[in-house]
Amino acid sequence: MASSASSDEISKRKIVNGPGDYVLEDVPHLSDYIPDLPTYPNPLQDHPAYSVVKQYFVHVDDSVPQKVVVHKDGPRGIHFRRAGARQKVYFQPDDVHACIVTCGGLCPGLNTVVREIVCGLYHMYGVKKVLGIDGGYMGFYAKNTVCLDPKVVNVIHKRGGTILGTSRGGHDTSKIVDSIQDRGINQVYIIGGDGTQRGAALIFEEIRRRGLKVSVAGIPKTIDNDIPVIDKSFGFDTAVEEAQRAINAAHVEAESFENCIGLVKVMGRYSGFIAMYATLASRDVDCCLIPESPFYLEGPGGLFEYIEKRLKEDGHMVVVIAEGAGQELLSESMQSMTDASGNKLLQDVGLWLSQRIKDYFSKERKMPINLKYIDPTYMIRAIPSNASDNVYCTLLAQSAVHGAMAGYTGFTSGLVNGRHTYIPFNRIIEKQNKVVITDRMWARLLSSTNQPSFLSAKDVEPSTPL
Ligand SMILES: Nc1ncnc2c1ncn2[C@@H]1O[C@H](COP(=O)(O)OP(=O)(O)OP(=O)(O)O)[C@@H](O)[C@H]1O
Ligand SMILES: O=P(O)(O)OC[C@H]1O[C@](O)(CO)[C@@H](O)[C@@H]1O
Ligand SMILES: [Mg+2]
Repeated sequence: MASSASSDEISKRKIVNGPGDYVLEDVPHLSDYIPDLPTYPNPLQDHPAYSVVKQYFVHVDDSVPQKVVVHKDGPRGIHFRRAGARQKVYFQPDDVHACIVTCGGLCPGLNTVVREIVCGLYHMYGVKKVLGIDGGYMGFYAKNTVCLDPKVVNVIHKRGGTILGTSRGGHDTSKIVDSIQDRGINQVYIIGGDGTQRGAALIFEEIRRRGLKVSVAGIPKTIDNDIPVIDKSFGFDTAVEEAQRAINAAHVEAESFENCIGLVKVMGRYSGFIAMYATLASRDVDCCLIPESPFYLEGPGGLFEYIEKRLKEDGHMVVVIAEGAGQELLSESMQSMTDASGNKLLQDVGLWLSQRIKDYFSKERKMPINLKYIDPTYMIRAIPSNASDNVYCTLLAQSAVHGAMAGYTGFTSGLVNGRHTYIPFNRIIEKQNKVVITDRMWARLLSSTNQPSFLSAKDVEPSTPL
């Protein structure tokens, strides 16, 4: 395969073209900017568990296609480097000084990833120096660190949250890289969402500019599933499962009272995946509202009309709303306020909607209703990960360790079409993953709830009073 990347673009995009319009969006490697780096045989070749595996080491030319559905005569398209152990490593175990940091909001599975990075480094590669950075990015320069070993992390996967602590804001690239350099750290594992991966890309750039032999590996964390390219983020399944409990409760309440609406608010700042999947899984939901699909309340085709119809037909209904839905309908007082990381601060759309529904039915329709509002937002993300997420976290962590040991850097470890890959930071941070309301999945949801599609009021026939 001939590389078409020019050297000054190496940190931005490392594109390799091949026959049949094959494109590899490759990740940076320490040898891109440090010449004559020595390599060592991978210690896993003598490991009793792995040495018996046929073809345990990933071939250097293995890659994973971004799209698995292709037209017969179409191009082979974009590929990512396949994750996994390499025959040669660029670090000797005794020379490795790794650190792990967790940033952004909580997500089920954070502790599992931390555990498996530590155990992977120890048990697979014999690395003994692993540091936990306390409290997110700012912990690099403003807080203490903690020494991590398999004993310290042994049972942490059974706990929610992150034993390292986390934070928003406080990303100061040069202070962070100074701290990495001063401490002699040469592998940095950064677990976090889209904002965190943006910060990780800056750290990588600065490390490369300084010519340091330091691998920077990202592990994507987002309960909202808003990171692009990857199949789904760890903890997402756990979150959807937990959301079911709230939806079940809302349904039980709604069924038990006359004209009762169970309203559940779930997380999802810009992306409504939790709401959509929880709705699809539950089958008890009559209406799902997400940030990507604008809705309106009054008039034909509006939410109030639909609620009245459901109550008249069934005597109850369940509504699931993602926290970022309908924000444009709420007052503009907080529209420009942001958190420490620059994320838009949201108003409580669940409380607002509850009040609007109550007012409408009591004042305008003179129709007595019951409304039970359930807000399980933090309960959904503060729990430990379920069994399948635990396995997923383990593989993500091990992939990151293999990648860093093999000298790759500036990458995020991610699942693409069911295979583990190394994805360059630029692909992870260039946009957010969102529910596409013209895709099949949203159509499935609409057909399962029978809710209106909430095309804008002006697209609907001129209004006639209810
Ligand atoms: N554009 C950016 N450049 C550098 N650092 C950033 C950037 N955006 C966010 N960060 C840093 O990344 C960390 C986490 O960011 P943020 O609070 O947005 O959470 P996140 O990683 O997106 O996770 P989530 O949104 O899923 O909770 C913060 O310390 C923040 O300062
Ligand atoms: O209250 P915090 O910690 O800022 O977290 C809330 C945000 O975190 C997220 O779960 C993303 O991690 C968003 O859905 C939500 O808006
Ligand atoms: Mg984010």
